[in-house]
Amino acid sequence: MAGTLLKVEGLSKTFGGLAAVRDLSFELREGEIVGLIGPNGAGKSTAFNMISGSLAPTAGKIVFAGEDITGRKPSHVVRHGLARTFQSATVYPKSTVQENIYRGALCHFDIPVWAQIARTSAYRDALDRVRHDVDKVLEITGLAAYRHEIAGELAYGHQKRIGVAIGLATNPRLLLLDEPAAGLNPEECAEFGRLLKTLRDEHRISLLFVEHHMALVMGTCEKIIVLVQGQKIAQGTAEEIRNSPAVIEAYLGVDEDAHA
Ligand SMILES: Nc1ncnc2c1ncn2[C@@H]1O[C@H](COP(=O)(O)OP(=O)(O)OP(=O)(O)O)[C@@H](O)[C@H]1O
Repeated sequence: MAGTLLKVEGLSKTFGGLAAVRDLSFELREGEIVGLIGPNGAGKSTAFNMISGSLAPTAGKIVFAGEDITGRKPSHVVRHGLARTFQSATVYPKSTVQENIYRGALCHFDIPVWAQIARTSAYRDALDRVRHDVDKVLEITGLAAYRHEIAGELAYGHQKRIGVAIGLATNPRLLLLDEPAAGLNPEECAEFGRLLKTLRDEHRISLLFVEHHMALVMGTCEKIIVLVQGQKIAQGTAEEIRNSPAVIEAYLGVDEDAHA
């Protein structure tokens, strides 16, 4: 059985008096696709931001590939193989797809301008890592034919793939996706689900995503974690989550129709 890639233990975040995430613990095994769901304000983005390093936890621990990455910056965790995508479709809408992938992926490494000008070894390492993978990433995401097109002029579904391509170009073992299906039509959403499975099945990338689109979550994830008011109320397979009285009461009965 595959080993644990990500371990989250007792993770909490409070903003003033508000507990946005309370004592969240879960594991993601190598090769797993895990979905984090919950109603608006449940704490999904807060948890996601703590895991990807953009928000320091109030308490708890995050261990990735055996290393304690709690409170480490995104530019640190990305070097260890944990990358994230953003909700917005493209980073540079007026640039080509290929340029978006280069520049977007380099941003993850957070290399100051002076270091880029001086071409420090950190910059050259990041550049090599990104360059090495751009062709492969374009192929995987179905963007090879569009590499020289202007990103902002592509169909929305293709624009969303650029975000995934940017994350992939950092060469991750685990990719965190922030609402990848937001704004996609049902056909684009089904294609997106196939892309996620390909990433895992053929490219051995583990995935953790926050998503409101129930069909995508239920059809793609082996493990689903349900947050309500900052707390994990359930964890299990799609079947287990669908049949969980706590989930039905707290979440699905309210929101499923709105997002399915
Ligand atoms: N920077 C912040 N300062 C203060 N409160 C915050 C901050 N970020 C989030 N919160 C609060 O924490 C709670 C959890 O918010 P969060 O964005 O994590 O939920 P979510 O599950 O991602 O919601 P949505 O599905 O609407 O994106 C909410 O009550 C929110 O108002």
